[in-house]
Amino acid sequence: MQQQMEITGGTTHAELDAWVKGVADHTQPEAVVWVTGSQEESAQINATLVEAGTFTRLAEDKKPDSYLALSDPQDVARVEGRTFICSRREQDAGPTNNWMDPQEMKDTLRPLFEGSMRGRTMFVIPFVMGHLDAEDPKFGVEITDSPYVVASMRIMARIGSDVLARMEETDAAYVKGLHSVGAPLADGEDDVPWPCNETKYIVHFPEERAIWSYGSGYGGNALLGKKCYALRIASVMARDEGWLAEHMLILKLTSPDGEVHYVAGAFPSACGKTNLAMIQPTMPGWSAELVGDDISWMRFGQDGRLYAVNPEFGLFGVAPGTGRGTNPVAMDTIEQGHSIFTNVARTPDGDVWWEGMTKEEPAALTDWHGNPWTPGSQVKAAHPNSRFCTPIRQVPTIAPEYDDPRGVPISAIMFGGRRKTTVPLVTQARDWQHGTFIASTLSSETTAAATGEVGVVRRDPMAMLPFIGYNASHYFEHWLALGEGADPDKLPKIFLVNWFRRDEDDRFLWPGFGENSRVLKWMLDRIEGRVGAQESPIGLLPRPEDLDTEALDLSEEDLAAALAFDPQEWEAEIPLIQEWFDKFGDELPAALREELAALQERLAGQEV
Ligand SMILES: Nc1nc2c(ncn2[C@@H]2O[C@H](COP(=O)(O)OP(=O)(O)OP(=O)(O)O)[C@@H](O)[C@H]2O)c(=O)[nH]1
Ligand SMILES: O=C([O-])CC(=O)C(=O)O
Ligand SMILES: [Mn+2]
Repeated sequence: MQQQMEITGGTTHAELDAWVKGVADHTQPEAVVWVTGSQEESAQINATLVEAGTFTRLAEDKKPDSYLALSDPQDVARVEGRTFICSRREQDAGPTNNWMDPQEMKDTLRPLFEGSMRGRTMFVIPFVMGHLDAEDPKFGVEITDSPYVVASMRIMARIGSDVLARMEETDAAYVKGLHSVGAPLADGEDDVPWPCNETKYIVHFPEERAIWSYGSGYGGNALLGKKCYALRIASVMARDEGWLAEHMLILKLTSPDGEVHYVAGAFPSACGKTNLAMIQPTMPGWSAELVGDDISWMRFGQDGRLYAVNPEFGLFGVAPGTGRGTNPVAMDTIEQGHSIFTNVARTPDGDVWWEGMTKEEPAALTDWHGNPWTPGSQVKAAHPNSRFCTPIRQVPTIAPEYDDPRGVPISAIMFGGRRKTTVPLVTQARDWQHGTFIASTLSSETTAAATGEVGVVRRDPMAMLPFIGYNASHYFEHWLALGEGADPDKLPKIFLVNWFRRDEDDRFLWPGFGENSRVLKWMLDRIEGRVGAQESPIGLLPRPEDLDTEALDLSEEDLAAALAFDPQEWEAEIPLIQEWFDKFGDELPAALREELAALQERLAGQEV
């Protein structure tokens, strides 16, 4: 039955060659294509996707060289319940991850992958996360039967022949990413625009540095360089090699005097990383440039400072809420085209639209289900987790350093989440250990970026809950140990922020977006010792007069309420933190329990 497989390309990397052949034997694709990354290849893949109905080409005068993809309505976000860390020992996955014995998992998955690529082309994508000229380049190869994944990976990572050539020269080790949408085609069977499978598995084998992803074609489930490699697998590499792989944006800030600082910021999915990375400061003379919007790999340099690189090459940003009023830089970025839009609405003239792009809703659209939509419609035109996928070089505010393999020295690290109450606009940690405590208890309301209920407060340590590839207790230990081994004067200062606090009427107290630059300025002034702060049980807080509020359109009451520390709200928070820490039992680092006890004591001391 099986015809001769057509193979385009190949490799002299013997071990890679053997792996690819083994996968092809098992998954039985019609053809194998080694992805080169060339323009012609890209044009061909896009044409295939248009023909298959996965892509609709947008109007050239609106979004040049750009496409709309509408996914299966069941395949719209990361699936945390189906995501596994299959370390050899269960204890090494820890209490925050789903675990299964690696052998058992492979026995479960092998039958699913058997013949899973029938009737499809298997693509082999060589890629590198970070720079090809890094001291220790981090290679990967993704095998996938999804041309949508190939088109997206081409934007999101440095891929193709140059990478493969370097891997061959050095016989490089690499992360093995295997992905199938799990929708084999029988002879003559028609394909659907978005093939996927109801059964989904997003599986990581950390010791083997391998990822097996089955059944989903969507974003973080399928573009394996991103969350699966650059966070889950890389966090394990980082633990072993003494660095950090974090869910953080990287931003360059220049003051009116020309003083430059780089800051990093961890916020859970759909909580403001991309927006902050593209911030347009509202204070005159300040400028901000983007280095990274989602992932930061950080290691100490020769000079004792912590250096960050953005391992990605593109942006996979949340579409809804992105508009000229909130994020003009993102709008200027996508306007240039060369982008893929997934699950947004289409305008009659071949452009895209989503909630929050414009104040006025267009009179008529095709919604993300492909149905006609009008402003009276009861459903959203775009899915809340719809995304734009765009080359990073198109960002008008890109800092040239984004492409420097050495990275940038970090002055401050922010942690933030979505909290309607309790968490003030900004708090400075006393030191690295206190900052690690704050980060380890970070909390946020859930969003549409993962399937499940939205708006529920959960602990999301370092904004890494779904992405720590090993035992979270050990991860906290790693954070503490890196701080202990460093020169305290050179360590980044740590801050907790919350742009999302609300009043009784559910209105945001703080205007956010560009105005967040005022908070950034306070942080830098703290670092440079130029501004005061008041002690509080939870950390150092600005007084209203410490913030630069020149020309800020905000009432004194709202500003005070945004900045306020409320002892009662924090009393209510303590049992939640305790419950969270209890999850880890004896494995929780003692330093974090001590920090909690100290916080309780300080809170108790407040009471009269
Ligand atoms: N109120 C308010 N909303 C914000 C602010 N910053 C971002 N948002 C909204 O939060 C949502 C998510 O923002 P993003 O910047 O895309 O979040 P992200 O952290 O990059 O999300 P992922 O890409 O999923 O990791 C968007 O709808 C934004 O409009 C802010 O300062 N204030
Ligand atoms: O991974 C994804 O699908 C999208 C993303 O960036 C996130 O959820 O944080
Ligand atoms: Mn983002």
